[in-house]
Amino acid sequence: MRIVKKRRKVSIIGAGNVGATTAQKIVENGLADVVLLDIRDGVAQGKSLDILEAGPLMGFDTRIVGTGHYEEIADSSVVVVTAGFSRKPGMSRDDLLHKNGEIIRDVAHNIRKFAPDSIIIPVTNPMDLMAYVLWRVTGFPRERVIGMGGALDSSRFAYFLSEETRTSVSNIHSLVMGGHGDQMVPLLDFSTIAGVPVRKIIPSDRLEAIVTRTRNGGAEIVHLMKDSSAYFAPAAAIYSMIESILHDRHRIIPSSVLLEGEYGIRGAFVGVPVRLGNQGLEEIIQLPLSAEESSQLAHSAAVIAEGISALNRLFNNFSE
Ligand SMILES: NC(=O)C1=CN([C@@H]2O[C@H](COP(=O)(O)OP(=O)(O)OC[C@H]3O[C@@H](n4cnc5c(N)ncnc54)[C@H](O)[C@@H]3O)[C@@H](O)[C@H]2O)C=CC1
Ligand SMILES: O=C([O-])CC(=O)C(=O)O
Repeated sequence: MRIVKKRRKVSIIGAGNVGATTAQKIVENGLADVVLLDIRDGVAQGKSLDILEAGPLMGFDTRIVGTGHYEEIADSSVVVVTAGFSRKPGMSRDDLLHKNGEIIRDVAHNIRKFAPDSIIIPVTNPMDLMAYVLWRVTGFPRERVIGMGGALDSSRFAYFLSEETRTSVSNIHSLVMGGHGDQMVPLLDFSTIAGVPVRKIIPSDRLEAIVTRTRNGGAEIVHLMKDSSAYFAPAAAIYSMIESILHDRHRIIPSSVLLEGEYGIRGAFVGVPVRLGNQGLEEIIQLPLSAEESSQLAHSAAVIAEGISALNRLFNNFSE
C-alpha cells in the first residue's frame, strides 16, 4: 500500500532577501510548497517565477506562488514573517522598532484572519519584540509563535569556534541564549567541541574575542554589505526550524518564545533552547546556568521588557 502524504504549505510574508532565500531553500529541498507574499507589486511574483524556472535544472517539483493577497496563505502550516526594514550601518536592531512595529501589527491581523491555525516564525527585527506583537495581535497560544534568532546566533558562534580550532562544524555544539540583540548570551559552559567543553580547548582571551564577534555577528555583515543585512545564514536558520516542525523531528533549537516563569522570566519573548515538533513549541529546556550566565540572561530579558513598554506606549490598542 502506498502512503500518500499531502504536501505541506509554508507562507513567507516579505519577499526580500531573507524571505526569497528561505523560499528558495524550501522549494529546492522539496520540504513544502511555498506562498511568497510582498507588498511591492510584482516582486513576489517575479521571484517565484524565477525560482520555478530553476526546477528542471535542480529537479524539484514543489510549487511556489508569488502574491500580494493574503487569501493565498490560507491553510499554511507555518507562516514566516520577514516583512519590513533591515538596518543600515551604525543602526541597532532596536532602531527599527517603530517602523517595523506598524508593519508587523498589520501582518499579524492578516495572519489571524487568513491562517488562524498556523505556526508563526517571526524574523523581522527587533525580532523578540516583533514576536511579542505577533503574539498579542493574533492571540495564538505561545506554542505557535516561535522567533528565529538563537538558531542563527548559535550557528555563527559554532562557525567561529570551528574556524578557531580548525575542526569540522559537525563536531561543534554551541548555544546562544537571550535576546537577538546586543545583549545575547553565548554560553561557554554549554558549548563543546567533540563533547569537550570549549574552555578546555581554547584560551580565555581567544574565547572572549569569539564571544564578542558572535554578539556583533549581524553588525559585522551589515558593515560589510552596507545596504543589506545577512540573509544566507538567516534563511538556513529559518529552514532548520521549519524542517523540525514539519517533519516532527523534535530538534532542540534555541528560539525566542514567550516565557511564563522559566529562567525566572515572565511575559517576554526571550531566546532559550526549545524542542520543536509539529505542534510547534513542545518544551522549553531548562538548563542549570551559572550565576554569571543567569545574570546576563536576566539583563538581556530586562532590555526586552523595556522594549515591550515602548511597544505598549506605541500601540495603546494592539488590535486596532
Ligand atoms: N531574526 C533574525 O535573525 C534576522 C532578522 N532579519 C530581519 O528580517 C527583516 C527582513 O530582512 P531582509 O529580507 O534582508 O529585508 P529586505 O528589505 O530585503 O526585504 C523586506 C521585504 O519586506 C517587504 N515588505 C515591507 N512591508 C511589507 C508589508 N507590509 N507586507 C509585506 N511585505 C512587506 C518589502 O517590500 C521587502 O521586499 C529585517 O527586519 C531584518 O532586520 C534579517 C536577518 C536575520
Ligand atoms: O543584523 C541584522 O540587522 C540582521 C540580523 O538580525 C542578523 O543578521 O543577525
